[in-house]
Amino acid sequence: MSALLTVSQLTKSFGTRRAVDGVSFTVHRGQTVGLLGPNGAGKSTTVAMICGLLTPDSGSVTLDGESVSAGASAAKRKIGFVPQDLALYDDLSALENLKLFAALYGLSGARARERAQDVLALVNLTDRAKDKPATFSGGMKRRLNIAAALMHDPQLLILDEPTVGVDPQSRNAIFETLERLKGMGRSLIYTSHYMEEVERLADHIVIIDHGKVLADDTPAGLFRKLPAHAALSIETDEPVGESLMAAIRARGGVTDVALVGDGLTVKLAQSADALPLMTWLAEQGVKPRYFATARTSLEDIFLNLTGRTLRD
Ligand SMILES: Nc1ncnc2c1ncn2[C@@H]1O[C@H](COP(=O)(O)OP(=O)(O)OP(=O)(O)O)[C@@H](O)[C@H]1O
Repeated sequence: MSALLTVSQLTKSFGTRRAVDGVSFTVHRGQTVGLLGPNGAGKSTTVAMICGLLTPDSGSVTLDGESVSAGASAAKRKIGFVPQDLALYDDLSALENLKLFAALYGLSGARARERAQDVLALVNLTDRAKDKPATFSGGMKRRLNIAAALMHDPQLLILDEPTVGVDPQSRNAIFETLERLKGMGRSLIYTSHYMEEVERLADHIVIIDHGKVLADDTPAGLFRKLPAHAALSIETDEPVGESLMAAIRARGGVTDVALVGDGLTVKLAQSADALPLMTWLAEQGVKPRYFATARTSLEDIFLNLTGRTLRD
């Protein structure tokens, strides 16, 4: 895969606050990069600089080998940006809104109409083309916003927290649109503070906090860095004694064990260790009332990297 976007040592301060502090990462062609971090981490400031909407104090952004600067640049036209705040005109129909965006990029007439039909189909809003966004749900408005950002057929689509404030069904519809775009070979940057969203979409994850990159890896690579990959929770009728706890701790593949509520949680190096452990526990006379395994989440990864939870 060749590099489409190269972000190098971006820095931006607001007064004395350094919002972005030396951020570097690369987006390859066809890749979806998840920019993950808690509120205030510097994600919006970073993507605003990538789009050329904000001038960095230092550092550079190049797309297809060309610099993306705050002024007009050819590289900027290759980017579609879906901001956090909706940018739609309530008095115009969905189709008219799209034509307006087309005009901003010099598209008009039959070409603009054709393109509008294509993007409306992509976001599943074809049957609502003549309706005004005022009659749309929050999720539909966001999908129209995505359609608007796609009117000029950009190579890279950047979405800043596109699911904030939408219900789970609409969230799914947004994901289906983005998965379709991925299938078409488009490159995406997706910012979020929801690890499960980034995990579902991204080929590569950049974790950012306090304006700095904490990790830049594939989802599998991030999971590999963790001491445990899975957790087994077991509820028991009889309390688990100290000697049994010590025996569990001594077993291969167990990285941690703790008494929790009416049972215990065992952290395992691999999910495959769960079944032999359950069999062995049964042989020791442990009768589980309930048990469940959970995969390590990005929440755990963030905790492991920073010692803090994602949303504190
Ligand atoms: N225009 C501005 N003026 C002053 N401070 C700003 C400005 N924009 C952002 N900041 C500050 O910069 C830091 C990073 O903000 P940014 O919006 O980039 O974070 P974020 O990760 O996108 O968070 P969120 O998800 O809440 O938008 C925050 O401390 C924020 O208060």
